[in-house]
Amino acid sequence: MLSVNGVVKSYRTGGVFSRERHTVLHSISFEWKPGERLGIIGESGSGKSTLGRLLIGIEKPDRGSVLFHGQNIGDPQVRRGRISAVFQDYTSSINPFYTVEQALLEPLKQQNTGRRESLEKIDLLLQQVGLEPSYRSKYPHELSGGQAQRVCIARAVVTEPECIVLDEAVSSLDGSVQFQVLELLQKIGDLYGVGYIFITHDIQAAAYVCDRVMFIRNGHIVETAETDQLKNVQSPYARALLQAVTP
Ligand SMILES: Nc1ncnc2c1ncn2[C@@H]1O[C@H](COP(=O)(O)OP(=O)(O)OP(=O)(O)O)[C@@H](O)[C@H]1O
Repeated sequence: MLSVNGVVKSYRTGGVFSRERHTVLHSISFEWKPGERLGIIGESGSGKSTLGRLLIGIEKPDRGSVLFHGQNIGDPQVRRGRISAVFQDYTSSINPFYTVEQALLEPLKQQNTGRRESLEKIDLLLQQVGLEPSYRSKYPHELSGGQAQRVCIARAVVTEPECIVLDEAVSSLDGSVQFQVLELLQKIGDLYGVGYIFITHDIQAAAYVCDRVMFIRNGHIVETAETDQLKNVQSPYARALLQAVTP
């Protein structure tokens, strides 16, 4: 269980000595339950990525808390191996000096998994994400966008976390590759029982992957709906986003 309780986040505006702050998230509260695939949808600048960084504990809220099974997600011990992330920019997400195998071994080393077990896991995982065994020795610059994002997904799942936070994970990919990666997420979710928090501006991608979606606007949650009830959303914002993609 991940619980977000009255989270407020602001950033300084103006120069280093400025006292002015811009509030990006206003008292955000919600819960994510294990196994759930929750979408967070919003337009550019709505605060989605900021929320994503708070959810994986790499930024701290000004007020409120993000708790993973009751413990502060900001503590690396609490999140290690249990929550992971996939970002939009797959090229800079993988260390350019690491082969695919090294990139996948790294999180396993942090968990003190033995080398033989790790290599067996990597073999299976590469197969599951649709990459030939020969990809083990490839460097990021030798991969296409779709292949690199498959490696990022494999790396996010290798420690068998409870939750993967995906921030615009398919947005930089071409149409058909986007769809393949969305299908892969479905498959990996089913195989590993891992839950997702899928952050995106793309309501169709969210509806494809998620059971429930939350609409965020100007740092406020405006509505939450089960995916199969999306056509019944009430708020003008959610309706407008939905109408933009339905004929
Ligand atoms: N580190 C930061 N310092 C200052 N301002 C920031 C920082 N991160 C985000 N912001 C500001 O917070 C607001 C929300 O940004 P955020 O990236 O969270 O939105 P978003 O919904 O993910 O948008 P996009 O999809 O365009 O990335 C923006 O006005 C942005 O300029």
